[in-house]
Amino acid sequence: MAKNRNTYNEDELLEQEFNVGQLKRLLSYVKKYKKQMILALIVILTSAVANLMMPIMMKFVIDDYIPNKNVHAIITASIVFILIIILSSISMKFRIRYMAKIGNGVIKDIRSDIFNHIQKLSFSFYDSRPHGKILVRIVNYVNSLSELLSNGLINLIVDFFSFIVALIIMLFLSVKLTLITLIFVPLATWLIFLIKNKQRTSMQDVSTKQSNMNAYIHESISGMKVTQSFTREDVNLKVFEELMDDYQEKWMISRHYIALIFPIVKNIAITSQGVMLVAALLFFKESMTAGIIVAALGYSGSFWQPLLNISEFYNQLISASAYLERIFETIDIEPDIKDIPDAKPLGKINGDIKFENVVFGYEKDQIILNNFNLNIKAGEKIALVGPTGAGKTTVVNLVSRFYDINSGSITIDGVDISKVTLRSLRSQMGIMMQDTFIFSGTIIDNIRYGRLDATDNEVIEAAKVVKAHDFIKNMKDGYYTEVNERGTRLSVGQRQLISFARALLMNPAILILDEATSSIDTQSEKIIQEGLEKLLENRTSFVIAHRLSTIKQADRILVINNRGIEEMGSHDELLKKKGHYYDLYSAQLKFLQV
Ligand SMILES: Nc1ncnc2c1ncn2[C@@H]1O[C@H](COP(=O)(O)OP(=O)(O)OP(=O)(O)O)[C@@H](O)[C@H]1O
Repeated sequence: MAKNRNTYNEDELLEQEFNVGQLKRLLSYVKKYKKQMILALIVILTSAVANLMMPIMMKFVIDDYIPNKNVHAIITASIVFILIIILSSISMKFRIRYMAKIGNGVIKDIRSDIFNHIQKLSFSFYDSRPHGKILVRIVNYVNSLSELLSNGLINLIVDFFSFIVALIIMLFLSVKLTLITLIFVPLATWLIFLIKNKQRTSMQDVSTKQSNMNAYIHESISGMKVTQSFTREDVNLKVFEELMDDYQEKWMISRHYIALIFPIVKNIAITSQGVMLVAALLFFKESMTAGIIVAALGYSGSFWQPLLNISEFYNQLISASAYLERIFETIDIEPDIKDIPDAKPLGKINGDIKFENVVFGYEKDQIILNNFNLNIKAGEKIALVGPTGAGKTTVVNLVSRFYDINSGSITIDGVDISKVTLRSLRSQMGIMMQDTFIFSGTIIDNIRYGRLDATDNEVIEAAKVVKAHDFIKNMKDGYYTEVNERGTRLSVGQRQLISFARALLMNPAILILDEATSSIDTQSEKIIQEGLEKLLENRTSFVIAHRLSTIKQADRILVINNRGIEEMGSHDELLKKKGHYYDLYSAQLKFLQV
């Protein structure tokens, strides 16, 4: 059932609390790359240790080698400094390589999980939210994790390590100076935590507004032809600008918080160094040497730097947390329609279909089919007619179990369709939906879409039956002509013929044709009809058509109206009845004669 319907100008609700569980879940993706992670750590830690040796060596140079004019030791120390710098650059290269590998790998894994999952989600998921918002989750939000994964995580470990090592060496150098520095740590930590909650909320707002903006862009691109036909460009631009203003406003707020943390920690670091220097010169003069002061200042630098980096990591984490929330929320959405735990595959079917007291509505409070009963024998050709919005498509959607019914049952060959696997059910149906969809690729790929093992000849045979062969043959590269997404280079009728062939190629026991020939000219339709007659033999079929000439041959015609079947019978029987069908047919006949 559709819930949480959402539009481009409606903010999606976000959870407010920072969730450690999400981070753990993210780490479970990183686990797979343990080996690269360890290698990166070894490389980085080696260079961190080397860098941490520099201030202590400086102490010896200042306090010992220079006063004693030990040139040999000074030169050796200089060479060691140079080697440390070279080692740092080499380690940087490897670190970037390893981290890029891990970061990209994790992003690929998350993205493929999310894509795999959304393919399982039912129609109601797609009915209830703009497609642009789904797109944003797979592309933008996953991308935004990249910085956190490629650098943040490993930096965090190294920074903790550097912090501890710097602290230990400082304690050895001077306990007093170390304590002075440490006094400032709680202050910095308190301020960081104070800002973090506000920052997190602001990041959530940014991602919400970004999602709205993307949804509108996606909708606008899809509807561009209508926009241009109705010259709505100026109005749409205004709407878009308003969405951008909303986004910008939230973005500025979030930047404000992000910009706040770094200077605060930096200022505390500098103040602490100042206080340390003053204290060393005024109060602890006796126990100090120039070397100790220089080394302590050096360490307090590499002591504050990790804290700064950790706060930066925290920033990234907070931003990523808002995105992770959306990503995992999508992965966690339970498909409305799924196999029940002990679902069995549906064996090869004959095609007997029975609707028993079926009640269904897309929304709980809006019933579309009420107490719907229908018994179809295998091989019967059923036509559905009736006013727009009466529920014809709904009936066939239920046979394919694209939606679950509220109550009652639908059985195929006596087996309840809710108890069998979706794959075994849908793979025995050929469905041609009202809005035909052509995928980017070649025409032959499009026809072969549901049966990848079909030979070229089988594809051509299917195309011939639906009379698509002639126009395909005349195209530049025949069956191998490239078509773009949605098939915009094809006429609507041509698109219908291709998706018609696609449905037929499945050689299904049940064939569903929802307005399959509505955009095909009457002459071609007549020709297709002949092929169809043969094809529909021994198959249960549903044909929905507004053009009544198409369905005259049906075994039974159902007039769907007022939440159920209003009339039922063959063409002749219904004409004799002089009811709704008779009126519809007479009206169409009159229209054609005018
Ligand atoms: N995804 C959906 N979510 C909510 N309501 C829907 C959805 N699809 C259809 N409806 C509603 O269900 C009713 C039946 O729709 P359905 O598509 O079955 O009609 P139809 O008889 O096939 O119409 P048409 O001849 O225009 O194709 C309509 O009133 C429509 O508003």
